[in-house]
Amino acid sequence: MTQASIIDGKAFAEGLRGKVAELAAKFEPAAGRKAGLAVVLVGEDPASQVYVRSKGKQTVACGMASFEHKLPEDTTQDVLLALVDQLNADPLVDGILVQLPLPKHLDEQAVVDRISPSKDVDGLTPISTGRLALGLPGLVPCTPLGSLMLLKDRLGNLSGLNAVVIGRSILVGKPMAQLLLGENCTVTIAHSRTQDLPEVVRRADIVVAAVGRPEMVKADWIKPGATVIDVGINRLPPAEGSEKGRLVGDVDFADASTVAGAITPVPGGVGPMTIAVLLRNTIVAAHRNADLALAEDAI
Ligand SMILES: NC(=O)C1=CN([C@@H]2O[C@H](COP(=O)(O)OP(=O)(O)OC[C@H]3O[C@@H](n4cnc5c(N)ncnc54)[C@H](OP(=O)(O)O)[C@@H]3O)[C@@H](O)[C@H]2O)C=CC1
Ligand SMILES: Nc1nc(=O)c2c([nH]1)NC[C@@H]1CN(c3ccc(C(=O)N[C@@H](CCC(=O)O)C(=O)O)cc3)C=[N+]21
Repeated sequence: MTQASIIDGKAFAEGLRGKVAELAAKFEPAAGRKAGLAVVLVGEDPASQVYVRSKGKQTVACGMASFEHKLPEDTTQDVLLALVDQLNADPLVDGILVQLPLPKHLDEQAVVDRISPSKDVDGLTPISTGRLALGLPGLVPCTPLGSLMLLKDRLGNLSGLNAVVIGRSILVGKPMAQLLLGENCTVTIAHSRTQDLPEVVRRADIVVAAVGRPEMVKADWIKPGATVIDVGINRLPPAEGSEKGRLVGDVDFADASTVAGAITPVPGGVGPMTIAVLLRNTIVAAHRNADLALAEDAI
């Protein structure tokens, strides 16, 4: 039985953060200030709190300023919009990320729409989404861009390959499909209404799983030698006697590894790439906001 090679997202992300740090070090004297990232977290969701903390640490480690705004669960729409307005107007803030999902009483799209497109480091505003669809340069959502970087590093030219993206969210599935189309893949987007999903996935040279269902994708769904990108982050219920459950992806890793050519692990795959690309997008936005040139291929 062959064994897939493991795509080391953690190592790739470290390299990317190194490049961001170099650019940030040159940005500071040129702009007379650090590049800055603001993260807004509403509510007390423990997983999000951990995620926000690690983002803050890595932002500072890359030589950028980190601004964290933690608001209570019962924050009103008006208070949240006022904070976004304040961050839009703040010259020290180059990137704004509002952690999703928001508590149910808040209108997520209206909050995202309020973010200035020049600070949209999550790539979720209608302007960013539209530019991606049109093939124009702009800020691209972090998880799909990070996944594409891993794919290109592994496969080189993606032209003509069959790609199946499972999931069609604004955050992951849709922009992922756009990026793959931009690389001339033949793209299929699968979702909860897709008929015979295993059969659809078996046609794929590239599988991107972004579903949110622990270990759903099995070995017999995978074409032998295919490249598998597992975006899912799912926490299993804790085993007897332990406090925290194991973190698993949307792909049954042990099973799929026996068929795939290459596969990303969870943890240590796409997750670290998401944060590294967020920092990358922030330094790119900072250069634009400060009217400083940055070569297209600089990062
Ligand atoms: N690694 C990282 O950095 C990140 C990881 N994630 C993780 O990725 C996963 C997906 O996130 P996100 O896109 O935000 O999730 P959403 O819940 O927004 O979207 C899930 C998508 O999966 C589809 N789906 C659900 N069940 C099935 C099924 N049984 N068969 C086929 N398709 C199905 C849904 O279809 P429909 O549209 O029909 O409902 C939907 O399009 C989650 O585990 C999340 O935690 C998310 C962001 C970043
Ligand atoms: N506006 C917005 N943008 C996002 O990009 C966004 C979001 N909201 N909401 C939540 C999801 C989830 N997400 C993760 C990013 C990194 C890891 C990550 O670094 N994971 C590590 C492990 C983390 C651990 O051990 O807990 C890994 O996979 O190796 C996980 C999850 C970004 N998201």
